[in-house]
Amino acid sequence: MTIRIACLQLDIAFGDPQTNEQQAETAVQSVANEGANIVVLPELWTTGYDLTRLDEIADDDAVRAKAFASRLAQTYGVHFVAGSVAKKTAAGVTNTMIVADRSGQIVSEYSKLHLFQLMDEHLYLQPGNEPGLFSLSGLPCAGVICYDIRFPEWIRAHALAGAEVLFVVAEWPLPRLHHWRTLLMARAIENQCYVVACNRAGRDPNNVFAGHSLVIDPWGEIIAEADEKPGVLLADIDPALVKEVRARIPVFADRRPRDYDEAAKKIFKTY
Ligand SMILES: NC(=O)CCC(=O)C(=O)O
Repeated sequence: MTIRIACLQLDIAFGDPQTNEQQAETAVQSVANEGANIVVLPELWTTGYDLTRLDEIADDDAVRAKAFASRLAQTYGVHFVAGSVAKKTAAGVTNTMIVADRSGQIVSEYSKLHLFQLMDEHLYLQPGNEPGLFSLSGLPCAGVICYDIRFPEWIRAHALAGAEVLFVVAEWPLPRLHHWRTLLMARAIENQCYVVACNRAGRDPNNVFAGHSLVIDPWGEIIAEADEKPGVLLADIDPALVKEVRARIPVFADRRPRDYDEAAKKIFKTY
């Protein structure tokens, strides 16, 4: 059975949650009409990287984002990987991904673990410390945020826990488009999972963004790729392919974690 994915590659209005909510709702409605089963938004899609104004525009406990995700999921009958938002908590602001299933229930709130210093995240945000696992109609999924894809051990941990589809929400700048495409393909190949990556388009005062949202199958083949402009990327995925690829090259069964540990001990002894 195939599942239709829609990545909403929006050009985000800087520091303007209301405008962003309006354009997101219009886009969700339109892809629902095209038969989308799972809809994905980019990273920090309500505020963009307007980090100096987070006091004013971050979402208290992500209440507003969760209500939005839940309402749209129910109204349009889609599972909704509703990107990430700046979430205000007692311990500071986090960059948090919200996922609602099509009944409107919030099934995941993952806060970005690796903060990206090149875009000043470490000055304004707090890292999360929980995994990004969730399930949509029985399909085991994981969600991570942008810079997280540079940390293969973090993605591997989610694959080892059973994730078959990895959702990546991002604001990835154009100068590193080559890294974006290569890292996403590597994560799909090494973990033998689907990778669904939704980037933003457009520019903000500091960056031009790459777009190029991607859907990659567990064999590492790109099955759909957007260009740099704002738009919607639609792709049909077949979860049965994950089991097929994992059976053909049994990477998970062939892992040697005890040997890795022993070798690591030896290395630390030497140096
Ligand atoms: N928003 C981000 O985490 C950007 C990460 C990035 O650009 C990178 O090169 O890594």
